[in-house]
Amino acid sequence: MALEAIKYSRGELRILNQLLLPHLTVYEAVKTTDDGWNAIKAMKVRGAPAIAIVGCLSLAVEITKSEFTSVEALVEFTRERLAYLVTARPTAVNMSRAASDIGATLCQLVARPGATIDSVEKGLLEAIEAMMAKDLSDNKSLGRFGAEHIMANSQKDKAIVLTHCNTGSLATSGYGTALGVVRCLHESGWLERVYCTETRPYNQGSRLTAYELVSDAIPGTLITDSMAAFAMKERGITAVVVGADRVAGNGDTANKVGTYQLAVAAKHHGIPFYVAAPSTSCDLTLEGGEGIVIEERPHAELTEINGTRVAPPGIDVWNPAFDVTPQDLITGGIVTELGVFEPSKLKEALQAKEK
Ligand SMILES: CSC[C@H]1O[C@H](OP(=O)(O)O)[C@H](O)[C@@H]1O
Repeated sequence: MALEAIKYSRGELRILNQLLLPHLTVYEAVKTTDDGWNAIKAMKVRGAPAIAIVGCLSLAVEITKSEFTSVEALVEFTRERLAYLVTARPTAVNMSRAASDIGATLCQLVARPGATIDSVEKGLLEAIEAMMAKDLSDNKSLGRFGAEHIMANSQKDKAIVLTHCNTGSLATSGYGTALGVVRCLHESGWLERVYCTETRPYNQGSRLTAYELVSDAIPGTLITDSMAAFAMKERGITAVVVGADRVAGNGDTANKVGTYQLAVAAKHHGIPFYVAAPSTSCDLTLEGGEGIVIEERPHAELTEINGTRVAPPGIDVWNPAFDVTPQDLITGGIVTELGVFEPSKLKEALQAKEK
């Protein structure tokens, strides 16, 4: 595994500042939910699962360091802080899902006969830590399901994969989602090469995915976003595998901006297009992708590079951090820790899991 994005022990949380990678490896302390919110907003830590993990663990750290005068004060604090953390980056579902799960656990803890501040606090910390640990343990099976599906549906004995953004240890603090599929292909001897797009404007691909590939000695080639369709035409790509920030009930998927055009190009070239996402990134409350809020980020992310202005003052900017790929373009399937599903079958499969 390339790098540990998040280091946690009860009462202490440190995050790897991904804005400084690959040049500097700097861990920063997160002591409060305000620190957590700011780190997520600034994208010091990013990636749907990692956002939820840092957000929730920042709450656990702040609770550990705080004194509460009553159970009601602890409940009010927890609910208000969870609602605040969800506002940092609205597109990925993981933080809002985790907030709702923690809220439900809190209700159960308070309802227990003889509940005290200590018993509720202890139960809350244990639940948050268990939830965050579980979220990391599923990814290996996701990687395996994806790798096996790609090989079972390919005429080639080795895969050449194209991926977008960063979906590895730095996005999940685990094996990775789309990059977990790549890791499993590589470990199984089934990977010829992976092409990673630089993923403007934050450059998750050139700064983070390339870093993970080099660290793990996985054969990778960096391309610009604008080269992707030509690579599909010229470089024998056998599958496109990307991550997800929020998958709607019909399989429409919000992911890093640029994903939609990769899906269109893959369709044109007859290349299977996969979305790799844990079930915690799926939002069955949404019928389709039109309901997904797309975060828009600061103009400076486009007009400046490393603090140097590259675009003339006065030019307008549109900087959506994500786009939505309609389910009919996800031709390979949606890879989860439960298996690979056609988009239309996803909701049924996940509801069966919840029973
Ligand atoms: C495994 S989640 C990775 C997901 O998150 C990325 O967005 P960001 O770097 O802005 O948090 C991108 O959409 C990835 O697919």
